Amino acid sequence: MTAAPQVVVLADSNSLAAATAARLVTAIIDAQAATGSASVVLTGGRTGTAVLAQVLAVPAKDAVDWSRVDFYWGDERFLPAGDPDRNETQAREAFLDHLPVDPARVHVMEPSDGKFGDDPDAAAEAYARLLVAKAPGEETVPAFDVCLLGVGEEGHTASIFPDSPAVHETDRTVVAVRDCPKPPPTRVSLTLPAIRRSREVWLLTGGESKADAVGLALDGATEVDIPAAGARGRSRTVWLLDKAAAAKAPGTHRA
Ligand SMILES: O=C1O[C@H](COP(=O)(O)O)[C@@H](O)[C@H](O)[C@H]1O
Repeated sequence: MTAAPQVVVLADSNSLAAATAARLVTAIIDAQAATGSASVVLTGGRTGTAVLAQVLAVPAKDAVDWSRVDFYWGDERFLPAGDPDRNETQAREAFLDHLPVDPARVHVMEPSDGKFGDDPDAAAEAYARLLVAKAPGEETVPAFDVCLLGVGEEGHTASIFPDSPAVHETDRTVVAVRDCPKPPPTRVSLTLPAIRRSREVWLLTGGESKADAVGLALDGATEVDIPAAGARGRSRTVWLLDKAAAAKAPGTHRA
């Protein structure tokens, strides 16, 4: 069972990043109060990275015990370690390097020059094994407190592109993705069944170029056509948008 989407619209990209960062800090504080720790799936992309950078400006960030947050990634561009286009590199520069996180709780997807070499399938399988190790009981994926996701112009989320093998995956939790229409062509991604294990899924996007995909996703498009439409959390699914991205979304309200 997953939650139907809610939509929150902010005035512009700066407000979107600031408001989402504040929500994220609150969600982490709430999770730590309830269970002692928190888990967050990070996203790459312009909006996602802007949100992470804004976390540093949230006063309540000092109420978080950053050493008790597990960080995962929804997808990764399969590039050498430290490449500026890796989602990991961008997240580290935007916020992880500036917070007292526990390095052992920063769970990166392997780079293309990592221990599996240039083999994205091996990197995907390793990440799937990591998720099993972190999941409770017989589960294969942790119940992430918050899964942050971006949305592409054509409706991709994580690195799940329309009508690609990844969007048809029903069994595996992490897959290698090849021949992506958006560079770089090779990536590693959580699948939709893995994303749907999250307690909360937050889809973040801004700008006019995303309005068609957002409108279609919220108006009943299939996940095969618009993969972001299939990204839902068990307790909450929230689309956090700026006005431009929300222009074609049905039933929106201002934050
Ligand atoms: O390539 C990717 O793009 C999406 C969206 O990025 P944006 O710059 O259009 O916001 C992102 O969600 C994904 O993690 C990333 O690998």
